[in-house]
Amino acid sequence: MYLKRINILNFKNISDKSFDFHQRINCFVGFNGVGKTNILDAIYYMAYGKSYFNPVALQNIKHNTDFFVIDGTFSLQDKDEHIVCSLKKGQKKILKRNGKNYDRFSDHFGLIPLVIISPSDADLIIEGSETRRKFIDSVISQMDNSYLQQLIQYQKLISQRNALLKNFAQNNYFDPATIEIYNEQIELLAQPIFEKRKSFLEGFVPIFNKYHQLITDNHDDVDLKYDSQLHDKTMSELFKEFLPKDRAVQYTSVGIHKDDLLFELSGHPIKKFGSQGQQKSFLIALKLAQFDFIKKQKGIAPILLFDDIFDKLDENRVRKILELVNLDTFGQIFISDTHVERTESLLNSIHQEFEIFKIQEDNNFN
Ligand SMILES: Nc1ncnc2c1ncn2[C@@H]1O[C@H](COP(=O)(O)OP(=O)(O)OP(=O)(O)O)[C@@H](O)[C@H]1O
Repeated sequence: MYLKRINILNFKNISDKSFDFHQRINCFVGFNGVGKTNILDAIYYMAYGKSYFNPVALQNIKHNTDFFVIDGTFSLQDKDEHIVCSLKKGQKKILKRNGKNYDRFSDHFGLIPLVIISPSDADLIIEGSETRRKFIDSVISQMDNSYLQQLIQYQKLISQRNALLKNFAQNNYFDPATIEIYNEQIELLAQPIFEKRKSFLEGFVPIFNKYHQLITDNHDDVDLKYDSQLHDKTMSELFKEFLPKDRAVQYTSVGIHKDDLLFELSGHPIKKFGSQGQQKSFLIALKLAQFDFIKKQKGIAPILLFDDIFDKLDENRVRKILELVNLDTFGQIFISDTHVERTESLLNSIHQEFEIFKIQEDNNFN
């Protein structure tokens, strides 16, 4: 699968630009702030129906305009897939496949497998557990649509249970039978979600380790662990044990919405003890494992977006990554960098065909 061409209209700082892409490696090169990442984000938008960088959809419309359109043609199993994403101020976002509107964006999930590697992935290390849960949930959802539906349903029930706990506290009243109705429904969803996360990570961690060892030449000793209260107790046991706490804090303090991933370097949190380059290598291995996993599940190499690939990594690690993505297992790749000579010389060294698009400050593209 690959992206043949794209037209971007009024998306962030891009007024109206079109590109015809190479099937393998495409590089956007230019000074800081010219819009290289925005082009990658437009590509991401077509796969996920949203921006990777700015969740406020309206803020992705170019300043002083009132709509954006991203229009792309992919080649998927030798068939053209025409995807259009658009947003007009005051209207609902539109996502179309071959001229037909999606009612539910989640139905589009997984059609265009895509993995992005960007400096903002650092949030996975820096931010709270929700960011890490979102990461594994998005990978699992890409290959299992029922998982996404289970998660949505689970979240809905947790919100309702929380509202009930609040209501009880405000009215100085408690009805165990009503809480139990919610508990039973949540228990039915929590266990399969936990099992899916667990079995996903059992398969995922060895792939992560493989990529990490390749990038770092086995230099850093890292670990990735699944932290969940459900490892030791059932949801029903947890509900019983934590009911007094839940009533006191007026929300549900146990469940798979508290799960986390632990990222470790030599047995310690990488957030506190990893250098910037070690953290970046960890994140790249994580994303390459995501790539590998999706590819195995779908039998299609996802598109790979590499934003600011060279930032914070030494030349050895960059070369290792490029050698890796040069393998036949990888498909179409988009790279952004600020130095044209550096990009050219590294890509020449791996003897792969590539196309360079020079992005200029005034938004004229060569
Ligand atoms: N809605 C918007 N309207 C207009 N410009 C926007 C909008 N959203 C973001 N921008 C601008 O896009 C520019 C950032 O572009 P981008 O992040 O793609 O740069 P880049 O070429 O990747 O830079 P770097 O090399 O620093 O990573 C900024 O100048 C930002 O102000």
